[in-house]
Amino acid sequence: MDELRAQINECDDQIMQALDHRFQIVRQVSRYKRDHQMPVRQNKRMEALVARLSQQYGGQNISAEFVEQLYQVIMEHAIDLEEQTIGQED
Ligand SMILES: O=C(O)C(=O)C[C@]1(C(=O)O)C=C[C@@H](O)C=C1
Repeated sequence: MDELRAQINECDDQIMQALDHRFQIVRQVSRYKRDHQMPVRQNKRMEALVARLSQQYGGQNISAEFVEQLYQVIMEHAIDLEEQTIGQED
């Protein structure tokens, strides 16, 4: 049991490190959007991203609904960060 939980901790560390890295990139995206007068929210991109991930990772453990819910949370946080980043630098 301890070994299995250690493996779960390792997965969680990887998830959080990947998210932290993703949000650092999102901050760079927000600067690009500010400089090119692009809207923060890009609905088509968000739909395409969820479709790609559902297609690629959907299966026994991960449903399309799960991908949608998870990325709803991740992308709303990304949008908040972009708005904050743009707001701070204006
Ligand atoms: O691709 C972008 O334009 C982003 O800003 C990144 C991101 C995302 O988190 O993937 C965030 C907000 C947009 O609505 C679309 C996608």
